[in-house]
Amino acid sequence: MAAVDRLHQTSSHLTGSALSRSSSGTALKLSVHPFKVTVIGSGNWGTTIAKVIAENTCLNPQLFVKDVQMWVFEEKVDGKKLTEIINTKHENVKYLPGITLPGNLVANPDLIDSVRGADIIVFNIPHQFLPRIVKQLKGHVQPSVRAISCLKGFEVGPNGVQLLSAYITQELGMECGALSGANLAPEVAKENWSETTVAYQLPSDFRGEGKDVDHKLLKALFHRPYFHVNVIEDVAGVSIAGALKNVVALGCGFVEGLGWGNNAAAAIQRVGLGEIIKFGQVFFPESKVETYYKESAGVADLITTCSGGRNVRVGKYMATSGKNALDSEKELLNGQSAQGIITCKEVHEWLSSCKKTNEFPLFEAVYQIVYNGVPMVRLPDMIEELGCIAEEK
Ligand SMILES: NC(=O)C1=CN([C@@H]2O[C@H](COP(=O)(O)OP(=O)(O)OC[C@H]3O[C@@H](n4cnc5c(N)ncnc54)[C@H](O)[C@@H]3O)[C@@H](O)[C@H]2O)C=CC1
Ligand SMILES: O=C(CO)COP(=O)(O)O
Repeated sequence: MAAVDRLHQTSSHLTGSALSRSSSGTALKLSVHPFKVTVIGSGNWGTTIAKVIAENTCLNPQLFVKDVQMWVFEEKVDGKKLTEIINTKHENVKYLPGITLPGNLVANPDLIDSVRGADIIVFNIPHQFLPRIVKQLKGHVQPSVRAISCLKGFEVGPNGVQLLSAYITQELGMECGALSGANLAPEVAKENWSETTVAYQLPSDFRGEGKDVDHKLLKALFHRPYFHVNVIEDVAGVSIAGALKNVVALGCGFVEGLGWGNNAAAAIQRVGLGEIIKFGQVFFPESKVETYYKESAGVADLITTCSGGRNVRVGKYMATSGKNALDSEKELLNGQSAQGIITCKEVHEWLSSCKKTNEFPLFEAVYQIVYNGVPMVRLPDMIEELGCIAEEK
């Protein structure tokens, strides 16, 4: 049962709310019933974020139910079920090896069971699997549940280009924010200091402080001494920056793999940042330009991803090995996903449908290299040529 339902049922014996201080130091009004949290996803980032959350639910029993459910796409590792390994060894040996997970993080292979009674659902899977997950969840989650998407990508379909948070809201009725930042999962998992941005807009049916998810509660859920959270309202800006920097990182990987050095990589990031901001302004005018330069989700994520993320590694491997994107992903990532490969296709499909590919020459060049075998050495010329065509129009 969601916290709000329990709240309504028990309101007759409420004596008022008390003030509490969360582990992030924020003063919070107590919820009558603690919020129950489920994480959907258990990959490299999914497991890391579940660890962060489980640490906070353990420290803040007045706010959160201690046990955190983590839905795991079940698979066998050395003949054993991954969920059993996680629940006994407290380690995700496949997707986050070497990191001890909190004992209150419970791996669950049953998606519907994992969200039973959840008040907050954190989505954290490679985004190509989202439509199938959402379809299975339909009818099993109340619209009063609140959600945060940690996914990086878009949904392109009959409704045009959609933020994944908006897609979740549309399909499941639940208000959904986004978490994104300069957060390479292995570093966060090792508890090296980093920053992130959480974006959330209070819905029109907001039930009030202590009874519903708000900015203070989200800070209490995600902030750790090693993981500093800034909460804002610009869901679109945070999501766009997170999705598109993966495309730029592939481009960075190409020039690095070609041996062109730091100047070339910086040039790709400069052009990429411009196209990210333009994409936001053209297609999501509600996004704020300042998010791209002020927040961890903006230029900081671009820099870290282009320095050491999976997408840059895949791009570099493609350049040095001559292999295609999917084979490179498979050989390098042991089942993990480089989301830029799918995102550049989604972006191309969307830009083609509105005849704007020339206006985003880097995004288009990355797509042409990944999907149509255009030689990587043509990258600088393509950026210039396409840009000129767009200017002449
Ligand atoms: N890894 C990182 O450093 C970061 C990743 N992200 C984003 O977080 C999202 C999740 O990424 P990761 O957790 O790293 O995933 P991942 O790239 O490690 O992917 C592996 C996950 O996909 C699952 N999977 C495989 N086949 C599936 C299927 N048919 N249905 C459902 N799940 C399936 C696996 O069980 C595993 O949990 C992505 O959008 C990514 O861009 C964001 C910040 C950091
Ligand atoms: O999103 C990320 C860092 O914030 C991770 O990027 P990669 O998927 O390229 O590793």
